[in-house]
Amino acid sequence: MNDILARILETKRIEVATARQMRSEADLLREAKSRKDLRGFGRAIEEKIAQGKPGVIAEIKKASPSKGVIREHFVPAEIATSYAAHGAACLSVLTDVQFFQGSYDYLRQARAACALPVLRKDFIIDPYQIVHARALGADCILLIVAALSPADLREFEEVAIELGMDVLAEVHDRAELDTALTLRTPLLGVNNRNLRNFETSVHNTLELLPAIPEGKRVVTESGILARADVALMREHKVDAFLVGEAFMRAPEPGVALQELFGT
Ligand SMILES: O=P(O)(O)OC[C@@H](O)[C@@H](O)c1c[nH]c2ccccc12
Repeated sequence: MNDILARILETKRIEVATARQMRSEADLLREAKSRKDLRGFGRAIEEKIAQGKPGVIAEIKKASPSKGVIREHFVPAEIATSYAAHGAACLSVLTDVQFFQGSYDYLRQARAACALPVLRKDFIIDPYQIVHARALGADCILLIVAALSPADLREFEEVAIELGMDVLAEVHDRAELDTALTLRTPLLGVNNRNLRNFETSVHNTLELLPAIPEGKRVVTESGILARADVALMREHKVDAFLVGEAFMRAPEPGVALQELFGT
């Protein structure tokens, strides 16, 4: 496996090993548990949808491996405030440094700037990162099904639930979907981008839709760029969205959100 996902996962193993030497998981766990500021992530999405509005997870992302630097003027607190003022349900903040030019500080700054729940967007391969996510203030973690064994997925989900966090399980194809459906979380992200070759099509969500049972909240992720994409999804009762690039390229990200969703 010499694809990008495999390379990212390798760097994550080194990152976690180094972090563990700097600070023990037990120590981090004390800090995580002492925080009493959880914001319901799934709940915020449901509230929007109950009002007939889309549940938009607005992403704060400076760069990506497929696009390079997406946004030069990058002030996470400003972006968070703009998203919050224009109807976002939640935030997603990239914390991966090497491939997305993210940072832990960006998550802290974005969360402190508004009242929205925050997803730590990273490649989770070890429970240490989940505890760290809560210590940083994250309200939800992403579990990428392609990156983990079924046993690890279940174990990691328990770690998150134990900390009071929500879990967004991300799939790209039918086999991953079947694995994700064994998890407890109602939040099911369908990534329209193939993390192995970056090909992106919103039709990926529509293809998997018939195999997703009632009771799961489908979040369509990646490649939502135009109002036609949003309309197509809503026609098929997909009401939750994770959008990054379309907002990050705009001068005022919240205004772009409002324009894309007509909220
Ligand atoms: O910028 P876009 O095309 O709107 O995509 C956002 C989000 O879906 C994407 O950043 C993403 C989805 N899954 C991921 C996993 C890791 C890193 C990034 C991602």
